[in-house]
Amino acid sequence: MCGIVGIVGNSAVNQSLYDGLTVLQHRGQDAAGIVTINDNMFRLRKANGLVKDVFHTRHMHRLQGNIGIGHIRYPTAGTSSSSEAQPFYANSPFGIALAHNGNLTNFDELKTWLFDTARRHVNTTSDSELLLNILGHELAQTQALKLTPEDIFQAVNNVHKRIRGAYATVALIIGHGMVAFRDPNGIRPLVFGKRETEHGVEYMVASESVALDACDFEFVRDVAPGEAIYFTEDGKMYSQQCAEAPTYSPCIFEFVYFARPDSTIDKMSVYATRVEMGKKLGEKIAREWDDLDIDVVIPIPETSCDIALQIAQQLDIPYRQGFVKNRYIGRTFIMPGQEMRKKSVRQKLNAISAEFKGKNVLLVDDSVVRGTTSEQIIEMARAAGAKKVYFASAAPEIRFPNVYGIDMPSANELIAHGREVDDICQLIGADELIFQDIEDLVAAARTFNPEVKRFETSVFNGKYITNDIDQGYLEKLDAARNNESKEQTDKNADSIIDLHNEGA
Ligand SMILES: O=P(O)(O)OC[C@H]1O[C@H](OP(=O)(O)OP(=O)(O)O)[C@H](O)[C@@H]1O
Ligand SMILES: NC(=O)CC[C@H](N)C(=O)O
Ligand SMILES: [Mg+2]
Repeated sequence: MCGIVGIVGNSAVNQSLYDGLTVLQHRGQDAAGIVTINDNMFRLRKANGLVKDVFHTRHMHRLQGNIGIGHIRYPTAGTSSSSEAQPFYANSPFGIALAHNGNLTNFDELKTWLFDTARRHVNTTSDSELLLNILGHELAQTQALKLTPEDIFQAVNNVHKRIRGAYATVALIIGHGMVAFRDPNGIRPLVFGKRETEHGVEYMVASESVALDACDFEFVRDVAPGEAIYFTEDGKMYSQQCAEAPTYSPCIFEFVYFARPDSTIDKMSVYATRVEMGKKLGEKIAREWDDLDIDVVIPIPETSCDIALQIAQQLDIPYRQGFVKNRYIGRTFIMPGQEMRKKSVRQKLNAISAEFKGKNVLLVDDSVVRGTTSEQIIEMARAAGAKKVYFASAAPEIRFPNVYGIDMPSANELIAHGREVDDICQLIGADELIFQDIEDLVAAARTFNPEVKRFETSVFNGKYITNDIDQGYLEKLDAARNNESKEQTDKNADSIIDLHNEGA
């Protein structure tokens, strides 16, 4: 998952973009970047690392201008090289910079078409650079020297026709302004807000509403699936539906894990959804495990805390924070390699023995993906003296790869792939294991917005809503991005000719 922000303001936007990216850091820890426009010139800083490490004072000084976009990256295509950090830049037409959250599924076809037919070259293996060039190609179709809002909406309409997959996107066009759009299924989130200043209104778009809060922008609404919003440099706003058959199908995993609890996505509060997930899982535990003697409910920090508290209340059993989280270690699931993820669990979490000694504990996590966390945490609970260790996952079994912006490319790396609950229970070393039902997970989110009829749930049921994913595609993806090949590609990534030099 990545995070994107964009601001059209009346004064310097660099600090607000930085602040917005900082509160979206949970969506990607690999790279960060900001582009602003000053005197019709792009100003860029991007590099691998966390927001706080990428932008030093000298870079902030460089990022002059009242309009800009930013990105934090969690790679799902290409390599982790700094040359694939975003935003990306293309010089034609006008000069465009683009930031993207999501993943395109017709990458190969697009790359061939772009070079052979549109005569545009991309210099990296990033799908986002393809998206930028396709937007550029479509914007170039009108020969006008100044693009009208209609020209921009027509270009986005054509982009929707060419590309498939998930994309929440924000782009700057020199001499014009900022355009933001969301794929026709609305898989990835995108919101916009405004703030009144003495010099007029300012606009901000962001992956999550928390970024608006942090920058003092008032939430206006979600960008609709398929919709494009165009903000001119001088503060006018235009919006239009640019897709032929848009349908709301937001990614359910945003609610399970990715998004911050204080965000609201498509009118559904992430926090309230997690509490509801806890309620439903608590009911299932009460139904199916009425003979189990649980002494205490313990969350696996951090994402599962709200869920576990609700389960404890539901079961009328004490809730205890038996694991202490090291606040200086980031999220482990979105780390780039399995070795690093494995090591980080121990560095990140430590047990308080008193909460485990001689007790039957129920450990709660939001999800079990590769099993990296659950396996080690159960071992830690036993080492701390637990009598029995029961384990509950607030998401169902994750059995299928993700192709829409979550880096789970390989079915074989998923602990639940091809396995039933008993086998998984044995593998992670629990005494008993229970998963949320998919119907309950969907119902938990829909409680807060029944208008959303469908969610993107492919990791649980293998149904890919863009209808373009077959076994052949998944096999190719697996071969290209499983742990081993990713390590290899990343090792070679430094030798990529970097046109966008990281600089100092
Ligand atoms: O089965 P796995 O492959 O281990 O993945 C699942 C775990 O990873 C995530 O935690 P993470 O440490 O990334 O972040 P958090 O602190 O927000 O819970 C998630 O919350 C689970 O705990
Ligand atoms: N997680 C994401 O949204 C990734 C965006 C893009 N596919 C990349 O790899 O850079
Ligand atoms: Mg976790």
